[in-house]
Amino acid sequence: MAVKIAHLGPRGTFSEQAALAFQTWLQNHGGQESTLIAYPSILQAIQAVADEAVSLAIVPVENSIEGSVAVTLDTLWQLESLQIQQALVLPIRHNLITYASQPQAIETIYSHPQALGQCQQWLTQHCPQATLVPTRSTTESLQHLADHGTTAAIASTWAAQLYNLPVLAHTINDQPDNCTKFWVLSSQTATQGTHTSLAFSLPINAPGALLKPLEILARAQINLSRIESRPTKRSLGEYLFFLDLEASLDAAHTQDTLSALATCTEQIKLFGSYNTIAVPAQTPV
Ligand SMILES: O=C(O)C(=O)Cc1ccccc1
Repeated sequence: MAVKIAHLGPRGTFSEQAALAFQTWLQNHGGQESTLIAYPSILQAIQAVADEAVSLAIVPVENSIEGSVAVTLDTLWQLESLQIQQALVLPIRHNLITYASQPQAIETIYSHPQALGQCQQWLTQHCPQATLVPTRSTTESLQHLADHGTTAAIASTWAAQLYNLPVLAHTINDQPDNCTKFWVLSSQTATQGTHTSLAFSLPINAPGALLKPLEILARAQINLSRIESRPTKRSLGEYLFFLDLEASLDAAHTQDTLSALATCTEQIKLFGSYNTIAVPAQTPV
């Protein structure tokens, strides 16, 4: 039976590109068939897995220029039940899609906040007059394009092709090696892989409170590939810490280290162990 995979829509998003790459991977590793289902927001795509409307969701988690995707981290913490089955790293190329004949004629530019952030230097240089308007996805922004040429959107060349829209400027991202990491989430336990993600809150707000968990990881010789703080949302100045460890949950040494971590954290949530697939830069067919 085909598994259902949720992603941010409408069709043509970078999330759908990641989902298509994962669909091919599933087919090639065990012959699993899958169908992709587009949701209007990242939150709704994640919620669909928690509600068992789909088996998997593919969501962006971190970009090499803009950093973390807050809604993904926050929702993972709130929902408790979801696990990371796989990570995918996708090269991201942004394009200015518009009927305008020159960037100076554009009054309003729509896109996902990550895309606007990843192109801010280019936009400041070429469209300083334009108002930037955030949308829920890069392809939602295409619905705002007016054919008189005072509006523009930022999305992939694939999205421009899908909707038959003109690209005025190609590869406008400020860094050529712009990449986004996506996580494949499901409610199945994930215990094996090169990386393990977790988050914790601290029992007290006092000097050294964060040092203790970090010291445990350092003594265990477990390398961190990421540490990120997010507000607990309980009160100003209180944080959750999201960590990616270079360790697998199925190793006894990792389990021992996590038991030690539990003694100096308030709440700790494990999001699973997973491997990473590097998706080549190419337009899906
Ligand atoms: O809006 C999209 O296309 C997404 O999939 C979210 C996103 C936006 C910008 C870079 C990477 C992912």
